Amino acid sequence: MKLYFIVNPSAKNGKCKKIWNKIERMLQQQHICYRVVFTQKQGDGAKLAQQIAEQTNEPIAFIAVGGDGTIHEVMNGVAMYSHVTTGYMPAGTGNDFARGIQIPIKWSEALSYMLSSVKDGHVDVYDIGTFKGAKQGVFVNNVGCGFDAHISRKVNASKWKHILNRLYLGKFVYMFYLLKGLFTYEPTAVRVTVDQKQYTFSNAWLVTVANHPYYGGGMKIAPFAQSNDQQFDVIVVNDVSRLKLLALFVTVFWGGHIKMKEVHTFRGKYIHICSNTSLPLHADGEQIGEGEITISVNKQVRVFR
Ligand SMILES: Nc1ncnc2c1ncn2[C@@H]1O[C@H](COP(=O)(O)OP(=O)(O)OP(=O)(O)O)[C@@H](O)[C@H]1O
Repeated sequence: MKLYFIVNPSAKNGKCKKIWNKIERMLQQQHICYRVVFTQKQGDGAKLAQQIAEQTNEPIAFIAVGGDGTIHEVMNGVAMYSHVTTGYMPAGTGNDFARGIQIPIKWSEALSYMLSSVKDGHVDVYDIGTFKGAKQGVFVNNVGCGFDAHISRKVNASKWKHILNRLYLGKFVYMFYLLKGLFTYEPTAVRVTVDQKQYTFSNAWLVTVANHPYYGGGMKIAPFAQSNDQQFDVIVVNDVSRLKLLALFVTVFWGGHIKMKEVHTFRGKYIHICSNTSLPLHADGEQIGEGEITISVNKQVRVFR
């Protein structure tokens, strides 16, 4: 099986390039035969992976090296090809996909794990979802509407982000917009349809559709979600005071928020979310525009585990 690494050198504020150099040394020491391609800008992960997959019908292994945005892109490039199996080396900021497929978060441990999975052909099936809205594609972790998408949009548009990222202080930009959003974001009425049942929320802060428990770098937003049950968990935070929302952002680290009366959970295969206002949206932390969105369980893909 041909082994390709698709590396996003900019992930983890540029540290991924250094991690890759170490990975490469280990691959060479172990005489592993591989090819590597580097992404140069947003969108390259999908394009490069698809171009390589289209060149052959022979089995190929792609290992995405980077963060959740990188595996999101690679999966968008190759999810439709049955001769492709995908793996992941966590070298980004959040790395929730690694938690989702239960592989080590530390890159050196993840490398040994991935290499033995590729060698032994240890493959599992994994649900992925399709989203259709202002943009369309597939996601591996979650799709979010509302407050969280608003914060990540603000962070990405911030001129401070690149400066502070270079100083390894990127988290402060996120904290700043999170706190600002807690006091300024206006919750909105949303209608959520889960497998033909309709629910209305008058003051929704966020709606998250999750394929596995983890979100935002280890928060357990959907503690009971399973990535191979052909269903998604839907979490709605509605009618919560700003102070309690702050508490929610603490309890979510161990999944305790689920007990709050303001947190509503559902499970289903087909989810439609709409609002009278333009809800900001993200898929796996990548901006996918705003407005209404339809999400469905797409199919199962093969991943190295
Ligand atoms: N060479 C590049 N230069 C700048 N951006 C890139 C490059 N290659 C890919 N990208 C974009 O970088 C973004 C962030 O990548 P990724 O999500 O993998 O890292 P991260 O944000 O550090 O990690 P995480 O999403 O796990 O928090 C993605 O939107 C991706 O499209």
